[in-house]
Amino acid sequence: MGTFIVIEGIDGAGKSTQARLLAKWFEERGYDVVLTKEPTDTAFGKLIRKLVLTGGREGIIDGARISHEAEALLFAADRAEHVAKLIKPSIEAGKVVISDRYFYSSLAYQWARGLDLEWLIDLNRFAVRPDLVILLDLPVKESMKRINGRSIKTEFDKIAELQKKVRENYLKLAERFPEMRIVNALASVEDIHNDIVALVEHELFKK
Ligand SMILES: Nc1ncnc2c1ncn2[C@@H]1O[C@H](COP(=O)(O)OP(=O)(O)OP(=O)(O)O)[C@@H](O)[C@H]1O
Ligand SMILES: Cc1cn([C@H]2C[C@H](O)[C@@H](COP(=O)(O)O)O2)c(=O)[nH]c1=O
Repeated sequence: MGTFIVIEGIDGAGKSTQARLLAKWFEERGYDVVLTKEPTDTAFGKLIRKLVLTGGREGIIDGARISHEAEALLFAADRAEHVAKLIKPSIEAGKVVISDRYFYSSLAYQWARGLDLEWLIDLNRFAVRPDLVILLDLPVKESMKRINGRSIKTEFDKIAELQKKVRENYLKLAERFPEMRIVNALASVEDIHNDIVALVEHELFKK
């Protein structure tokens, strides 16, 4: 069996930067690595980007924004395909799977949107549990600075208040899910990478 690692955190916390570095670290040690993300690049992921993440007219159906419940279901549908077609088969083939976001994003963000946490956990019960979840924790002010220069912003990027709630939610989730480990994302890219490697070696290889 392979290994499944997830990187989580608020928008701009440095997830994709660290996911790439961790994938390289494993590859240099001879592992077969699958680097993936959610929302995915499949038809479901594209639908989410069109209906949920643009914040524009395409997110309006019959005159109203799609409901938060419908958003949660779209993220879950995308994840179901992701798990069935890529994550499970790759773990079974002995690979190291690194995912930039997973169901913890649904718990943190859709909970922040006012949905019931237990309903969200039930909805995502099909999702195979990772061996390790790295939560990159960063104050919202800093994350906003990091993503400010982007030309295309998600609706979520613009709302610091929501991001604050999402950050609090992640920290609460870390108390509930034992596979989650908090890493200070305010440090340099290199220091964060070293902290993640230390966690991987300690938690997964028991070094
Ligand atoms: N430790 C760091 N210190 C300063 N800047 C960083 C650090 N890590 C990443 N960045 C920069 O911050 C920006 C966001 O990083 P990145 O895309 O990795 O975050 P992300 O969490 O994947 O974002 P999103 O959730 O919005 O996709 C990038 O410009 C990146 O170069
Ligand atoms: C998987 C997932 C994601 N989201 C939100 C979180 C982010 O604001 C965007 C994705 O943007 P990224 O730059 O590609 O990371 O989607 C969510 O609300 N729920 C989820 O399950």
